Order: sequence, then C-alpha cells, then structure tokens
Amino acid sequence: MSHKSAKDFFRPLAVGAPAPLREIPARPSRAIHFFDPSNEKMAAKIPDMVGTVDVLLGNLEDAVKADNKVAAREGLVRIAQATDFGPTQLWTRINSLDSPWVLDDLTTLVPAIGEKLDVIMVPKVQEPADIHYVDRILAQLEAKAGITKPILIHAILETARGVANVEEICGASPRMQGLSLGPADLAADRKMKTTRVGGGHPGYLVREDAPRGEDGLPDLDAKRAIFQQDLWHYTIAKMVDACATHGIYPYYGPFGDIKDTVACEDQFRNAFLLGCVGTWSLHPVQIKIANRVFSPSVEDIAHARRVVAAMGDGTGAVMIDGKMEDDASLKQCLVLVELAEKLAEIDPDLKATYDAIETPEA
Ligand SMILES: CC(=O)SCCNC(=O)CCNC(=O)[C@H](O)C(C)(C)COP(=O)(O)OP(=O)(O)OC[C@H]1O[C@@H](n2cnc3c(N)ncnc32)[C@H](O)[C@@H]1OP(=O)(O)O
Ligand SMILES: O=CC(=O)O
Ligand SMILES: [Mg+2]
Repeated sequence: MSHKSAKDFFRPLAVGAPAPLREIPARPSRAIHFFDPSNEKMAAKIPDMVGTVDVLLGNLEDAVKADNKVAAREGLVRIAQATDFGPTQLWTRINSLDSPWVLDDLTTLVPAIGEKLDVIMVPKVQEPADIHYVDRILAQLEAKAGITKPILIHAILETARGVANVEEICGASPRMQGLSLGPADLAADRKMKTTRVGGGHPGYLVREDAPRGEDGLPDLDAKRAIFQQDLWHYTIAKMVDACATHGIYPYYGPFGDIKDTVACEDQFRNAFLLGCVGTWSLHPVQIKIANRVFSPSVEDIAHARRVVAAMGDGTGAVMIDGKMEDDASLKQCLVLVELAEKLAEIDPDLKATYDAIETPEA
C-alpha cells in the first residue's frame, strides 16, 4: 500500500529534476530495433536507419558479451552524440539492476546523452521497488545534468514475480511508458520446458477427438487434426490489461527465429490484435514486418471510416454489410482511425496509402 498522495506522483523526486509527465505521449513505436553499440559493423548502420524505424534501441544487456559491456555503453554515447535522430526515438536497454554494470550505465548515459534518450528499458523487473529505484536515481541524475524532459521507463515482463506484480509495476511511477513481453527469460524463470526466444511450440497443442471404433474405444491410428496453441496468450493479455488500466503501452518482445519471417509475422499480428502497439526487431528484416503488421490495413481503415460516417453523432445502431454497428464498434473503429492518423504524421508512404482510400460522406 503506497503512502503517497495522488499529487505526490507529479512532484519531481529530486530538486531541479523536470516535472513528471501527466500523460505518456502516444508516439508511434511499431518496431523497437535492437542494436549492439559495441558491434562496429552494426553500429555503423544506425545513422542510415534513422527515419526507417520508429525506435532505435542501443542494447547494453543480454546479447552483449560481458567483455564488451563498457565498449557498448561508450559506443552508444558516441552514436547518440553524433546522430540527429529526427522523428526516430532513441531508447536504451540498461543492464539488470543486480548486475555490476547498471550503475555505470545510468551515471554515464544520463549526463552524456540524457537530452536525446526518450526511454530507458529496464530488464527483469520484479516489483514496484525496482521502478522506484530507477525513478529516484534518474531524477537525481537529470537534476545534476540539467535535463529538461523526464526520461521515461519501460519495463520488461520476464520473471514470474514480475507477471504476478504487473499492475503495481505499471503504476509505480509517472515515468512508466510501457511494458514488453520477454518470452525468453520468462520461460527460463517459469521453468517452461522450451528452448526458444519467443514464438510458439509444436508440442503445445490441442488434438481433435479420435473417432470411436465399434468397440467404443478411440481409434489411435486415425488421422486427427491438431491445432498449435499460443504459449504467450495469457501473459500478453494480462500485460495489455495492466497497461491499458494505467494509460501506458504494451509491446510484444523478441522473435528469435529470424529466418522464419512468416511465423514472426503471425506472432506480431496476434500481439497487434490483442492490443499491443509494437514489438522488438532484432534484425533489419523484422523492421518491415513490424511496420506492416502494426499499421492498420487499408481494409480496416476503409471499414472503420464507413462506420464513423454511418454512425453520425456516435449513438444508436446501424447495419453495414449485414452487421450491426453501434457505439462500441464505433469506439474500436476510432482506435484504428486515430492510430492511422498518428502513423501518417511520420510515415509519408503510409499517409499516401491512407489518403487514397475512398472515404464515404458523413
Ligand atoms: C532475448 C533477448 O534479450 S532479445 C534482445 C537481444 N538480442 C539482440 O539484440 C540481437 C540483435 N541482433 C543480432 O545480434 C544479429 O542480428 C544476429 C546475431 C541475430 C544475426 O546477425 P548476423 O549473423 O550478422 O545476421 P546477418 O548476416 O543476416 O546480417 C545481415 C546484415 O545486417 C546487419 N545486422 C544484423 N543485425 C542487425 C541489427 N540488429 N541492427 C543493424 N544491423 C544488423 C549485419 O551486420 C549484416 O551487415 P552486412 O550485410 O554489412 O554484413
Ligand atoms: O529480453 C527478452 C527476453 O525474452 O528475455
Ligand atoms: Mg531477457
């Protein structure tokens, strides 16, 4: 039980730190593209990726070798200082709070590039106290460095305890921007018997009933349909509800089977349909998939605009193509229309596509 009053949440946690935000801006973030700033070949590509992806994230945690942790941190500072990110957001993923690197990550990055950093992703968050720790230290570092806008916090949901505490984590600070599912660490922490980074598993399935023989017993040799199930449905749905409750944004996380672009698209689309606003991209090939999946389709926008036009003042019920539409379906349509408008502001190709859709008269 928190002893803070509601208004305390909107006071800076250090004298001289910027005032906390009251609303988290809905900035497009279809793909959060990970790069290792200590990998020179990868890092060299980052300036040219500005404008092609909504978020560039300099990763300092898992996937960066222990020997390269300092080089990654310093590489990120160099890239951030030398690059004009224009409309593209710059995020980082710091090392975990129990690691030997995280304090230096924060005390180096905030003074050096704090004005350019939009969001800090915190891995392996277990409970609100983890967010409180980062919240206070960020306020102190922002105050000392004279940073003018608060750096936001994004937590990865990748421990069983984190999932159990998800609501409290979302509400732990006005800096909370969103959550990502971390299926790889979460699987390990839960002791799931998988060996993958995200995605499904052919063994997690439901099988059609067996036909019965004359003896009334199941015919085990009969061919039966099987339906692979989604390992992540429960956690994503729980994360989406927690984020929506707190006015912050949910994301799918990594899809490690880089070459299976079809299954990657399916996983991303499931997350989009359930309410996620974006996903991670681990390889350039995943950026295009994410941008396509997390942008409403032409068909959806055409239909949504028809519903908006037909619903007039937004009350009552109408029939369109044999289906009943009312206030509730109108609200769903407005989610898509408003998302399309936001995306059109930063993506000229998408704007042209949406502008070309014939819009019915109101
Ligand atoms: C569970 C988790 O925590 S997930 C998050 C942590 N993991 C990550 O961040 C992984 C990030 N991605 C990567 O490290 C790499 O993409 C790997 C290791 C998966 C594959 O790398 P490669 O074997 O080099 O892939 P591939 O040969 O297809 O790369 C093609 C080109 O894209 C570049 N590239 C690959 N990944 C990236 C990236 N994330 N960002 C920018 N460029 C990239 C490569 O440098 C290569 O460049 P080149 O054509 O000039 O040689
Ligand atoms: O960090 C991500 C994960 O899946 O673990
Ligand atoms: Mg992880």
